[in-house]
Amino acid sequence: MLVNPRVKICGIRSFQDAEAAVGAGAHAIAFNFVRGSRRYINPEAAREIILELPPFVSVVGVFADEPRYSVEEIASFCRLQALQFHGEETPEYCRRWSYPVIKAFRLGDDAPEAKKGATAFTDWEPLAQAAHEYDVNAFLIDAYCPNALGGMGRTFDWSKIGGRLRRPLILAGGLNPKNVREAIVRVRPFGVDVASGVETDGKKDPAKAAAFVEAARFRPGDDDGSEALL
Ligand SMILES: O=C(O)c1ccccc1N[C@@H]1O[C@H](COP(=O)(O)O)[C@@H](O)[C@H]1O
Repeated sequence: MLVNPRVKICGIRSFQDAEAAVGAGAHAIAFNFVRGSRRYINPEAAREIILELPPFVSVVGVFADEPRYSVEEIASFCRLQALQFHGEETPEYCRRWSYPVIKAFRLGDDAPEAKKGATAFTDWEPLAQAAHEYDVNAFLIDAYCPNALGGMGRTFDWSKIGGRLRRPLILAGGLNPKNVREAIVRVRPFGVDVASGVETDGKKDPAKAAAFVEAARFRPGDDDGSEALL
């Protein structure tokens, strides 16, 4: 049965961004602590925004190959409620956290040949095999980008997704108000995640965010009986 996919809006960098995402009805918002990435926010600025948030909005921190002690410090300081690991974090690294963990994998025709420990793949089967080693709370499947770990507004071929993983699937990569509905009906993810597709001039656009959340809502008649990748 198709249920309302959860919506996460990623790359919050100001109070205005947070207002746009929360006002649109996003279930979760994410702060990007990936050093050198274009949506990076320092923990002090993130904490100021987070302390002003209303209840009932999950707060996620995005990291990539960050030392464990640093993630612990930032998560506690910013009162994060879930962690998203977007680098080449190992199954061992992703264990024993006091927070729900989302592990990101990336799919793309131009992904490099997968070596041991890879988290970017050209095809579904090797990705699914790698993901099977991770005891996490959800998997985020994003588009592979050769020059960035994510956040580039690039889609991937959703038909590459070949079935369920051991944990719920969150779809990301180039989603926007115009394509998210098709993505949801075709992939049936547990959740969808967006950064670029709800921005104008690098800032979260309230109208685009609202349109995205609305487009992601389940509608009568959507349910063709196929199983969601919960
Ligand atoms: O958003 C970023 O700048 C970013 C940088 C490094 C790692 C992950 C990042 N964001 C994640 O990428 C997806 C897809 O972004 P987009 O919608 O294609 O712009 C986003 O949902 C974040 O989880």
